[in-house]
Amino acid sequence: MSPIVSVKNLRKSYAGGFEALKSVNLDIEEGEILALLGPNGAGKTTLISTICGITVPTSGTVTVGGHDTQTAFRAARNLIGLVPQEINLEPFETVMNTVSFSRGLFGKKKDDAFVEDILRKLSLHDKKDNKIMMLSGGMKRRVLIAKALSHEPKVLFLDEPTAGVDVELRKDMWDVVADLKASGVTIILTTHYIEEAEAIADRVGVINKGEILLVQDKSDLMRQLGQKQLKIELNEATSRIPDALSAYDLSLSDDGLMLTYSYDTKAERTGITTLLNELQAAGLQLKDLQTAQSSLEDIFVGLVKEKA
Ligand SMILES: Nc1ncnc2c1ncn2[C@@H]1O[C@H](COP(=O)(O)OP(=O)(O)OP(=O)(O)O)[C@@H](O)[C@H]1O
Repeated sequence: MSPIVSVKNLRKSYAGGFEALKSVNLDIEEGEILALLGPNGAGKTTLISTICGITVPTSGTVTVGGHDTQTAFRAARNLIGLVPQEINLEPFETVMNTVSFSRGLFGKKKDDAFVEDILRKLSLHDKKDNKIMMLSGGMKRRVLIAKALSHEPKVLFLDEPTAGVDVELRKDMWDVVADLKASGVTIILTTHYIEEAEAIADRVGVINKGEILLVQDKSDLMRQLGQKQLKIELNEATSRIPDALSAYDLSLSDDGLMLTYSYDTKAERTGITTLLNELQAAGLQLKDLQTAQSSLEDIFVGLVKEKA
């Protein structure tokens, strides 16, 4: 199946020459949730608004549903819902009118039943006749999502949907995103909350300084998370790992003083006890032991530092 969004060699330099995107390539499959993780200024918003055809790329192409966002902007844009980072709503308008008006902007026929259904899904239905100014910050964010869904898009972009919202509301928002996925919408969200990517994404992309550093299935990343390392400091340096220990996932430091054993924390047996016995049998004496766990945060920080 061809990807619903395809980004090829996308570059964006702003006036003044700042390169916000450096040859980005990215394919997004229909029905997935992709989380783009990156620090402030990484280029997340620039990438989203360029994919949506709102920011003009310096070079490269983007297609959405096979339509080029530059040469077939309307056809591509009709397939896209965009939830911006900033709340930009008309305070004196009602919720219902706000969402219906957005639908109209895309040339869709008025359909109150459809709009009410969206409001119901977002737990906003009882607020439909309220003015925007009467809503809490979290409700306003939901109205932004309702607006973005009003013209029945296939792909929904959420730019930092939970920035500045409390933990409870963040979890509510994750449920909303899961429901949208279940209804068949493809979702791309940006975030700098690692736990958000962990909680809801199918794939995680890491972006920094305008470059995508990694795009990987979250389950693969979580498997890496399940890996722990046991650092075994030796009393005396050894030149090689003894053959008797070849069955273990071991590595030896350059100075021969540190063995690192990687094991799966979720496995029934970690193999630590037998390894320690066999180390002794092989004549290696231990000075100290310590364990370390890699987390998505470590992977992220490591990647971002590597490229700094
Ligand atoms: N209109 C603009 N003109 C010049 N530079 C810009 C413009 N918009 C963004 N930038 C710069 O491009 C870089 C990427 O910005 P962008 O908003 O895409 O980052 P981001 O990853 O979304 O950040 P945040 O997490 O803070 O929202 C930043 O260095 C920013 O200052």
